[in-house]
Amino acid sequence: MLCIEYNECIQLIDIEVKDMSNFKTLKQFFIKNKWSYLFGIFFLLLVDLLQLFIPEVLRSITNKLQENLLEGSDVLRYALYIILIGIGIAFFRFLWRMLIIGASRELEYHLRNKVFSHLLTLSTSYYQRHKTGDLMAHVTNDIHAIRMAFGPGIVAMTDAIFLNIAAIIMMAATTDLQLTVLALLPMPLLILAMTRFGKLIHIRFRTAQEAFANITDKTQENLTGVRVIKAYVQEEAEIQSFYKKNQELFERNMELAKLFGFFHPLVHFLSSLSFVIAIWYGGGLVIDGNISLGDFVAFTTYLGLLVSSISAIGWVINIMQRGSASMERINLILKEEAEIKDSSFAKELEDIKEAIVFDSVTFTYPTSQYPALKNFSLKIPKGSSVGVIGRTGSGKTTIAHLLLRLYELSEGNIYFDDMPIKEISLKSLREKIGFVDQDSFLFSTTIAENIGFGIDNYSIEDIRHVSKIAGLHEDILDFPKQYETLVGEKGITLSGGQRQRTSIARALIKNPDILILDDCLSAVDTNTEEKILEALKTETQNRTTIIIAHRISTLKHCNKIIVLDNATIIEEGTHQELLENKGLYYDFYEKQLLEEKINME
Ligand SMILES: Nc1ncnc2c1ncn2[C@@H]1O[C@H](COP(=O)(O)OP(=O)(O)OP(=O)(O)O)[C@@H](O)[C@H]1O
Repeated sequence: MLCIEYNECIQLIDIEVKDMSNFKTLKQFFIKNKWSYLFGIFFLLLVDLLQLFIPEVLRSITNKLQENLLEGSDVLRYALYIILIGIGIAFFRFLWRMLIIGASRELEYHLRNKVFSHLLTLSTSYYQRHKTGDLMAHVTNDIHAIRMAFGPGIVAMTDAIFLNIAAIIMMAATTDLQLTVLALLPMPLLILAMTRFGKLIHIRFRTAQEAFANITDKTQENLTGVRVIKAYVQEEAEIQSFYKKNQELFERNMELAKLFGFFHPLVHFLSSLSFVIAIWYGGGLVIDGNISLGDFVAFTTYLGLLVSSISAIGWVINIMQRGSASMERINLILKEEAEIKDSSFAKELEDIKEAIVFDSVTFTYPTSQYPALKNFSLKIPKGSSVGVIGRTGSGKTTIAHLLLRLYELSEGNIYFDDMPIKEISLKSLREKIGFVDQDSFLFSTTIAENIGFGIDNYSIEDIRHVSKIAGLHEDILDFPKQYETLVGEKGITLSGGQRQRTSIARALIKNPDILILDDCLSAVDTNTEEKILEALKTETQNRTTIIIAHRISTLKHCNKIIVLDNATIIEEGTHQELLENKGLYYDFYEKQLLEEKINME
């Protein structure tokens, strides 16, 4: 235990016991990889043992030199010893690197898979509470820190423990006990300096990391929102704000550099005190003939090994603490349970025979104070189409979110025939629904892969078929590599309307029983919209369809239209009935007619 005062010792025990418990999550991994670590440590110890032979060879050579007994054959023999030791060290070092560093790489691989797959099981609300930048940092920096702890950290720790003990024993046993005790006198000071500085370095490293996370967040946000920044001529303001954050990072890094600048020379100074004592007292012993010159040379070589392995202790403590702090953060993610998951009695959703029913649903988003839907009841008969219209923020998209069970219901229920939504397995529920959301998010891959996303087997004919229905095929023919054109980053950037139509094609290829189109024709002109709706008609004939829109032209052919206002249904009926009603729907209609007229003129 590297501590000086009793209280400090107790504190350290506490920290270490608590810190170690963070690694419980990795128990299975260590059980599986125990032989890699055990054999790795065994070969590492062999390397350390071989290192201990070098001072002995030096002792022998020096003694023989002093006594004038060294012959040509001896020189060759010693050279051979050194070469053999060197080969042994290289060979065993290769083995432990393959085993320990290899196992730590496997740990990194295993953890990355575990964290990523766990993140994807978490509910939507989790992502509302956590920033993407932070999560990215966990998946990269924290996993890296854990790998460092169980790769180079384990190696340095084994070295530090073994070499320290072995070097002290060899110094005392083969040279002189008193000289050993005297040479070790500055060591407590060295350890004290390292533990104190270690903590400071840890704190400053953390603040530098936080400043780095801030700057990463800022960069990510700015690059994603670059269009908004340009449109609002905020380049200069954003650059200034970036400079500020960068200055902060620079200052934190400089503080760290200053600390290191002080720490390293201090360690060297304190360790050189040991050499001063060794030279002063050991030199005296040689002059007095109490020890040989070879003993003196071997002693100082052991001391060199000891000092370097003691200096590594600070690094080991630091790297283990960092690994533990990172493990704690990763554990927090892994402990996070999906709020929405299958109940123990969840059943597969069969084909719907009668209807989907919203029964008095009142729903408030977890981070909101006001309900997004209030006492909402709606029956959607199988194969029918329902249009949803209303002012922005009236609750339209929420209907889709609840049907997909992206959020949990608190009041009321949704039934698929007579099955409450919570009794349906999530997989079968979501597989039956084709959802085209407002964002029309596309992955940076080919158009074909974007359309076929989520489908195991699809042919290019299937892709073409759904693209034609979505009114996208003609556009794609103009692209350089047609369906193989890359979308986003390094490929072509699609227009808003093209993105929307790609999302429609993606939903259609699933051949879902229920199709939800959420404001996904807003970016296409009314002529294209008409063509798409016409093509969709045959597709939606036997499908339960929900069309959410702001434009009356998008949903006027639906079997039933509901008008939402302030989270409740205020009108419902067919297009004709609603027009006769002369309510909000009629107002929308009048306004849109007027807009069309103005546009025509
Ligand atoms: N994830 C969320 N967390 C908290 N509140 C939300 C969330 N999503 C929506 N809301 C709120 O719930 C209400 C209904 O939102 P919803 O998206 O259903 O409206 P909408 O009618 O689809 O609007 P728009 O026409 O603008 O798409 C709004 O007041 C909105 O601010």
